[in-house]
Amino acid sequence: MEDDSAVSNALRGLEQDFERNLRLNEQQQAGLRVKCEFNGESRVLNTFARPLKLTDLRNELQARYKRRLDIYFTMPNGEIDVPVLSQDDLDLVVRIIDHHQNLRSLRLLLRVPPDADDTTDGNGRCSPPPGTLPPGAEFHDTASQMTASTYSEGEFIPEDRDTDSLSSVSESRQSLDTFQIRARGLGSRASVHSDSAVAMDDMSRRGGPGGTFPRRNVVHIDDGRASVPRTMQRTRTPAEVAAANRRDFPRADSLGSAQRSPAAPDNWKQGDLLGQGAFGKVYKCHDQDSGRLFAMKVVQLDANQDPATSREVKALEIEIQTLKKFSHERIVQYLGYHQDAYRLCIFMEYMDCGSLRDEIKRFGPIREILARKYTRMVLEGLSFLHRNTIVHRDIKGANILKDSQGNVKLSDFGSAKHIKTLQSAMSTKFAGTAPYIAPEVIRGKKYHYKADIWSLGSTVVEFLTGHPPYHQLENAVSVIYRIVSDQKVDYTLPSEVTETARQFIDACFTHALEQRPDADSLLRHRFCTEAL
Ligand SMILES: Nc1ncnc2c1ncn2[C@@H]1O[C@H](COP(=O)(O)OP(=O)(O)OP(=O)(O)O)[C@@H](O)[C@H]1O
Repeated sequence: MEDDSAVSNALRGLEQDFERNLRLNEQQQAGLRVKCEFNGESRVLNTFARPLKLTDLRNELQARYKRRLDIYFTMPNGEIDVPVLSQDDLDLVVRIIDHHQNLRSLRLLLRVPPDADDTTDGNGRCSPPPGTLPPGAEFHDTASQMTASTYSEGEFIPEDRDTDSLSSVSESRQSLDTFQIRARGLGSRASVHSDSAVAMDDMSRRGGPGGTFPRRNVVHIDDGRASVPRTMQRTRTPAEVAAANRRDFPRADSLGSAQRSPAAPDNWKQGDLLGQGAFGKVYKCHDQDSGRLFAMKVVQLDANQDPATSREVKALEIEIQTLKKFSHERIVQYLGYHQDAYRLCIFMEYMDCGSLRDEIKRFGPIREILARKYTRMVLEGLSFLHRNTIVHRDIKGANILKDSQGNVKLSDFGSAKHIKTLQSAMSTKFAGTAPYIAPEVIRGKKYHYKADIWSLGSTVVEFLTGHPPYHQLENAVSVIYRIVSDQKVDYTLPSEVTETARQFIDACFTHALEQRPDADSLLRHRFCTEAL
């Protein structure tokens, strides 16, 4: 009986291979359709004969766009953004497309090269070089400005800390239950809303708890976008500002208690540079009213924003407003934001020991006993985010921060995609994220919360060996090609690492989404429960 089913499975496998090869042959004879996106405009180029030659592609682009352009491979989900620099890179991305069941064209993003002798930003407008600030735009005391005017776009939006409508989401079951599930949102770019829908869908099928931010804090306008309600943008009186200033930030360990939403500081001074990521610099800051330290991520903006960029900035602001209501001891607390014409400053809880990536760079790979402890804390954070329908999207050592008590917390959740879109000219830095990306995301699927679990597997390899899998490959195209085509992720652990660790990592690297474990079940894995 068992033999029969093994034979019929094998036959089915052969049939599928045959069909796949047939389809591949047909595709290959049909030539290759290329779609290009430049400055938000999509065009379909001629169908190219195979094998596609990079010189032919470049010539065609030059003829169409009349300028030299850099070429990036992308997918319909907008998550992949990999420079195509050589014929080898192009061959690999064509192979990725050919092995994809539903894709008929190769999608390319085109960008003006950073070294181009061209002072326009690609939209035909002049833009200041990255990091340029207008005269007099240094960081400053903001209190006087805040109370002086009504708020328009680009001004500081003070938090109404006295209103209950901003009470935060904590682990309190009661508070979660008061929130309503809402899948409609900001459109394709809004990760909490749209990705939440994916995660939520799955959660609700599994009957798990879930919820999202209070409906009353997000107003839908006719075109389906959302905006912060006017009531949150009103000017506060000096007495209200003073009352708010007397209040301390919520404690990170106040898990489980009903909390008010944390707030951005009103008066601050910028301190040292803490670090620089792909999409902005992070500074230490001092709250001049409470004396507390916090971190501030600065995202440079183009002063002459086109409507799409303005929408993206707005979506990011709304996302921060939303995310700051989520409090948990394993996530870095968002506090709020400040925006002016040239930059968006995102305020966060300060983690005084930096990231685990920094720790690994300084002290080398992490011993398994400690890696288990860190992994458990990361999973607690992920479990909280996923229960609240937030997909992190960028789990890696650089986004796990540590304080001097040894607590680690997840940072950069939810906002990463908006920031990346806003800073797309710097997207060659995608390379830093490529080794952590789940195969289904490379194949063009929407971010599902289980993609975070795959990335966790790469992060545990990073803990134990000092690097994620495939870090030795020379470019991001090769990395993503290997992730989608390898049956089994290629990594080698130090000999002293246990079999339990290997099993845990392999569980994270399960290809089938339904079989890939979630954060709660991984918390029950022996890697997390057993002491070494
Ligand atoms: N809340 C924080 N507290 C203390 N240090 C921080 C905080 N956030 C970021 N940092 C420091 O700033 C560095 C840069 O952070 P950022 O989030 O911009 O980039 P990244 O996560 O390192 O890389 P990428 O942009 O590719 O995700 C971090 O590596 C860390 O050292």
